[in-house]
Amino acid sequence: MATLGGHARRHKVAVIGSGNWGSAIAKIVAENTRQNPKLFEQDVQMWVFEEQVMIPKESKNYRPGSTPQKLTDVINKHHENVKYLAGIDLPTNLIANPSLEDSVRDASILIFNLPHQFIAKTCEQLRGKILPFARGVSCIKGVDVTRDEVKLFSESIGSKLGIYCGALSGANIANEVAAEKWSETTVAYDPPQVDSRHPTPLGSPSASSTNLAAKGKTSPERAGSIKLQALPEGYPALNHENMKKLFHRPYFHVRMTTDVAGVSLGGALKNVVALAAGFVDGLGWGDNAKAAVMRVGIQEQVAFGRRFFPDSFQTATMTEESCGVADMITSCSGGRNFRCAKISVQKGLSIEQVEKEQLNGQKLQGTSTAVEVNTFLKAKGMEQDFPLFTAVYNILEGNKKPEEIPDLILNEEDDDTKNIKRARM
Ligand SMILES: NC(=O)c1ccc[n+]([C@@H]2O[C@H](COP(=O)([O-])OP(=O)(O)OC[C@H]3O[C@@H](n4cnc5c(N)ncnc54)[C@H](O)[C@@H]3O)[C@@H](O)[C@H]2O)c1
Ligand SMILES: O=P(O)(O)OC[C@H](O)CO
Repeated sequence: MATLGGHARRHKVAVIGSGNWGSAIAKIVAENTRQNPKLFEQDVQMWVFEEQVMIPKESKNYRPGSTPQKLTDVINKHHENVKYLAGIDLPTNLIANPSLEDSVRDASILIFNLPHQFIAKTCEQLRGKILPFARGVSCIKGVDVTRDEVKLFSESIGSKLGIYCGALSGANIANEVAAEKWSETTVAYDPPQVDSRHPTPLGSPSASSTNLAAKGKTSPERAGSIKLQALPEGYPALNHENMKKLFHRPYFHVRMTTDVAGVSLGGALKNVVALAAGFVDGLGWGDNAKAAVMRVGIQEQVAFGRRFFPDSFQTATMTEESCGVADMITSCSGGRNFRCAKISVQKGLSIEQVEKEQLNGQKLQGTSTAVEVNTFLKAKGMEQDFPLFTAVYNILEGNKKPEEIPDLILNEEDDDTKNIKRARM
């Protein structure tokens, strides 16, 4: 068999989602598959939740008198996602596909990039339709809460589909990344070694497998019954070097890590904090107030990771990587959660109303994450241990006012003595 740079096969990549960030990441990935033809098939499929759109006047593809068209047709004809990433040229090897099943056919790398509320249903539809040895990367910023259990979306996707799934998150406002303004991101990828002494024949569903929990990658409860299948012979290894080649661009610098929990929680929880930053900014309280909210927010992120993901979460990820403090700063400066919370206070509107009026179909993630995190903390009897997360929830519910944030997060016990003790730990 002819080999491609020593490999009989190349990875086929599918992006599941085509919103603001979904389209920006799909652009990056398609640029990189083109640039690395020995590793990846050039064409990238992007699943689009189909809808009818009008090409807006601001688009260079606008024609007077045009009628509503399918979003997939517009993307494939004009190479622009006119609804969710208007004004950005998409690579011609990025193919918009309205069929979820067809978009993932034969894909060995699945990139999940949807608002988190749509993941469960999407995974249900994908079950049994993907390659059993596929690997995933979740770009989703949210956590998956069911009653008193909290999971990372990488874990939920992994256990629902029986695959390994890593995570990508960083200080990445999609429009800036898509415009190729420089930024950094963090990719967490740490699959257990799979026994390759019995390689899987290509096309055969029977594969050597290993158990994530047995390999110490996560606790048995979290791993569920995932049996990881080996990548069949012939495919390029999916190690950090090759994963980086899929995402790194001159304008999008990737740092690789193994801390999937840190990367995922940084992205999910900062959305709740960004709402609080928007509330205090909407009151006209200035940068010092925003910085105070961020300080407490980072503390609560770290406490959440240590308490609920003790086997894997690394505090340093929050302080040293783009997915931590850097994303907190960017999100509390210009993110959608921040902006909508600010407008809601300034105009006295509900945040849902602002989301509808301002975002043209894009979805806030902080509002539902605040409720989900609160559901979990309440079930654990731990609301008072996370006063900022709890305050945001209560403001959203109308139980408290943004003006009360300083008092709500003032912890009388958190005095200097306690801080000194913490520093010595
Ligand atoms: N936008 C950003 O700047 C940004 C940056 C980094 C990370 N993220 C994260 O990326 C994830 C995806 O966000 P996004 O910005 O791409 O989405 P978005 O906010 O643009 O949401 C719109 C998308 O949701 C889809 N959608 C609507 N109804 C649906 C349904 N019923 N089923 C499936 N899909 C449906 C739409 O088709 C569209 O693709 C989120 O978790 C977000 O927090 C966003
Ligand atoms: O616009 P937001 O608030 O969803 O945040 C966007 C990105 O997550 C910033 O990194």
